[in-house]
Amino acid sequence: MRAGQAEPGPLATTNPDERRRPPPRAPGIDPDQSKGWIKRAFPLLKAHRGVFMAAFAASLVTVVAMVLFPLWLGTAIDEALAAPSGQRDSLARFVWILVAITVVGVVAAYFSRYLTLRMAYSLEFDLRTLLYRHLSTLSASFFDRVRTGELVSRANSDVRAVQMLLAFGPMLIVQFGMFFLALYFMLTIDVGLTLVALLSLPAVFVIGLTMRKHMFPVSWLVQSRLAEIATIVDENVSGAQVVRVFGAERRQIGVLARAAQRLRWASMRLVRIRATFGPLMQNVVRVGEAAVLLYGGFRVLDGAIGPGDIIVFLTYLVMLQAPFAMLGLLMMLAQRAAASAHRIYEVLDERPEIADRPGAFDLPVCRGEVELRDVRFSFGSDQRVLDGVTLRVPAGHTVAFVGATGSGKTTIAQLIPRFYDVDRGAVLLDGHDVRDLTLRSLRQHVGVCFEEPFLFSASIRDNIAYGTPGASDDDVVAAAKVAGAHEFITQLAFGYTTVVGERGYTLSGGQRQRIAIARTVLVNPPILILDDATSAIDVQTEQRIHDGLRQLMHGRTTLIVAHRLSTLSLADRVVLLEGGRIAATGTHQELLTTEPRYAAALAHVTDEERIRAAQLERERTVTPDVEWRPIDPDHLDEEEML
Ligand SMILES: Nc1ncnc2c1ncn2[C@@H]1O[C@H](COP(=O)(O)OP(=O)(O)OP(=O)(O)O)[C@@H](O)[C@H]1O
Repeated sequence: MRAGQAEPGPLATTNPDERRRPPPRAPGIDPDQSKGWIKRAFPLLKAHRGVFMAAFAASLVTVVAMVLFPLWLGTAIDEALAAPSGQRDSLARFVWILVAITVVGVVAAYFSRYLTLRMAYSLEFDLRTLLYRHLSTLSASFFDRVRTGELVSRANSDVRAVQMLLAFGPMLIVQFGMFFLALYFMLTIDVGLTLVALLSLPAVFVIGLTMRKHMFPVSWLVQSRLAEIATIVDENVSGAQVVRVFGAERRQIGVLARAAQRLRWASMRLVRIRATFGPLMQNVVRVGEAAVLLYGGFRVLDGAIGPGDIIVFLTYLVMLQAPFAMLGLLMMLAQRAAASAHRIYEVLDERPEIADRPGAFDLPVCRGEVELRDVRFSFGSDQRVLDGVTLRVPAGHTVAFVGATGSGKTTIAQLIPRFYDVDRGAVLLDGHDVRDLTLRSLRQHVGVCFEEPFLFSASIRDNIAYGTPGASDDDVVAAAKVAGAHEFITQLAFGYTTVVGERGYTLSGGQRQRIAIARTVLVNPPILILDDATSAIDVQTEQRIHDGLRQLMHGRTTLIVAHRLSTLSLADRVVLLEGGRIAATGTHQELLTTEPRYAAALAHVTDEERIRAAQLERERTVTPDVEWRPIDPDHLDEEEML
């Protein structure tokens, strides 16, 4: 059943194999943490310097076209319209020049925008891919520490914040280029009028900056409240059954309504800020225009400038206020991007605790002998989860672990493929310390099936072939048969091509477990760990799986964590764990007759499991007791809303 190298068969639909994903273009960020965030992003930026230069050139052409247009318009008014009626043919020449400038400007603006945004989105892609790649190298202890929501936020909104600065930043810099060019032409026309025209711009800048300063924290608040609502909705959808079972619908609506009120309050704050500053900014420019008209009018009457020059100044004024109004936004975007980059770098700077050591070697052939030598382990705290565990499982043997909940069974299962490293002692595979082997080689030899298997939103076939993407359809079907899954899969409307919902929740717990077993069976590892992997499967089906597994286990080292007597009977030897220590070992029958703690543990385990499950259900539904009540949006308690 070992996987062949053939291409995926015709059953293949969506393949979760990440090897198909194109690699990021850029090498990564600068590892020197003493550098600023933009400097650290240089290797990423450098990878796009071609597009950047092209975007910059196109933007320069756009700016020149934008500045030249009013200048020629003014000249046209002053020269062509003022000319005697017989000599007005020159107007047509001006019109053609204006058309040419417009065409060049439009084409250049297209390329400027297209290339700038292309660069920004490519950088976003690079950053996101780097982040994802790095996350996939991090150890289990990192994921124990960091909340999933936080990581999703880093991969989404933080990457987006950096991207926005990179998209807007160059555009705004180019707009400032336009400002200096226009300023030069204005000064050559009339210095006094230039000063009058520029008077309103500092006010535009100050108003813009004040507006952004007010908006910045409130828009963060809106974002976080949106995320809060998303979490509540997600929990209500995922835990819909629990809500119904405990009749907590009204309470949940209350929780959601409260969160929605808080979002509405924050959104209205944002609206108020926009409503206050937006019109103010627009009208300051109007005042500037009036001043230009007044002073410019006197200058025309004095004969110092032509009426066309007033048109030039008025057009420049409207054009120039945009970068000033946006400068505040740029500053805020820069602040936000710096904070976001810091959070992204925090993940990228995280070194995997579990990684290949220098000199780590591959173990090409594995017999399957597993040994735990005086193993001590804790999950980062003082509380020892395993304490002095010594155990040797000869190649080809089947050992079952039994013990009360929390006695350390799953922890042993996690130490063998090195999800965590021991604090003292060693875990050995064929006599080699697992820390001396490459992770890739180690994990190729150890297949693990957990109680709560994770399935991808892909077809059943692809889920089974996840560890061996090149497996043939026959191999997939054979693995499904061993796992007792073939029957129910063929009864589904689309059989093996059925796409399972998120995390495989469209299947029952037992069906998911069987697919997970098939997935591991297909990899055909010399060491198989089944951590309560059949707990959700009915006794008859489990019996059939055992028959299949019995054949499969032949000559294979198998470690089973189980509570059911039927599962334990598969084992050559049973290990009884108590508080992270081995309390007794022997065959199932031996322990049953000679070890009272064993019989007690079996009964105890089942009772405790039941109590723990009920406790978990209760914990999940304990939410603040907030009843839904109609709200008066005009009389909200400000302190509560903050
Ligand atoms: N990721 C973790 N971080 C911190 N503590 C953990 C973690 N996983 C398990 N523990 C703790 O380690 C101890 C042993 O857990 P383990 O899952 O190995 O027990 P178990 O015997 O498999 O229990 P069960 O039968 O309930 O699955 C428990 O006290 C548990 O709370």
